[in-house]
Amino acid sequence: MTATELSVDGVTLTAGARHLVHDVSLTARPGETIGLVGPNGSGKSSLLRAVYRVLRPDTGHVLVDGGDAWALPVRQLARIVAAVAQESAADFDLAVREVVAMGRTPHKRLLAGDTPEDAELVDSALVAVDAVHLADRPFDRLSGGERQRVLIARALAQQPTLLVLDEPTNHLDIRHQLDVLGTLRRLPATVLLALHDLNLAAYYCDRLYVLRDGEVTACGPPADVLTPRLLAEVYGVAAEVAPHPRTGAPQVTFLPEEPHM
Ligand SMILES: Nc1ncnc2c1ncn2[C@@H]1O[C@H](COP(=O)(O)OP(=O)(O)OP(=O)(O)O)[C@@H](O)[C@H]1O
Repeated sequence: MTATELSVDGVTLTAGARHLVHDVSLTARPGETIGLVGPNGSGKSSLLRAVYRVLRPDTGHVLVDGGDAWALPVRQLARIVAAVAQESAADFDLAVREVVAMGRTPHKRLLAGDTPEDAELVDSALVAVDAVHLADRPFDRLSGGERQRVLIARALAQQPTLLVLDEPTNHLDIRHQLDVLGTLRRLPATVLLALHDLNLAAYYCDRLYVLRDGEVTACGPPADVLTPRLLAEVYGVAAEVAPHPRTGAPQVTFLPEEPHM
């Protein structure tokens, strides 16, 4: 599995007269883990949807390895890009293993059965998200966090060279948050993910893009981007930021206005 170079070039997305994202450019070099952060409604999900080809840009381009993602045949794009959306309409009447096996579809010929290699990739994806024990359970009876892990496993089984994830840690307990982000980080693929937890973003991402009102307001390595000034401007919160003594990653401590009782 190699990694894809992603280049979002001057993308504007609109819904009716409304700008969801305005003139956003972003690059992810092969193998980088890029975090999108920003307040609610700042355009993170919309931008990700343009990358995994659900929301067509009004202007600008999404390039994967130099080719226009919106011009590639769907099947070819699916061999490059896997997505985990924020709220998936995935009420599949399928067992967990079958849901994960759907990730293999872009690599198979029409109506071809599972090869031993497909089965192995499904198994290792289930291991990666700690879902082996769920393999035979109906997907639609899982908890929120279990479902999220299965959808991540499906994306892993797809063996993408670019993985796009919208809040992948949503619903996950802290152990699974760390495991999933660690797994994503170790993949040879390029990873673009939206995250709300700034400390996790600081630890796991090579670079961050901060969105505000649909525009990029800052980008760079977490230590350069996550400053008290930026956090005050973008989120309107007071915070201290210092490198963690053990991990070296910038650690944000929020300072709520109300004193702790
Ligand atoms: N189809 C749509 N029609 C109209 N407005 C939309 C549409 N989709 C999104 N929006 C609006 O566009 C803005 C950006 O939404 P988006 O979901 O991209 O934000 P986000 O940064 O992912 O937010 P969150 O952190 O809450 O997930 C929001 O104000 C949202 O209400």
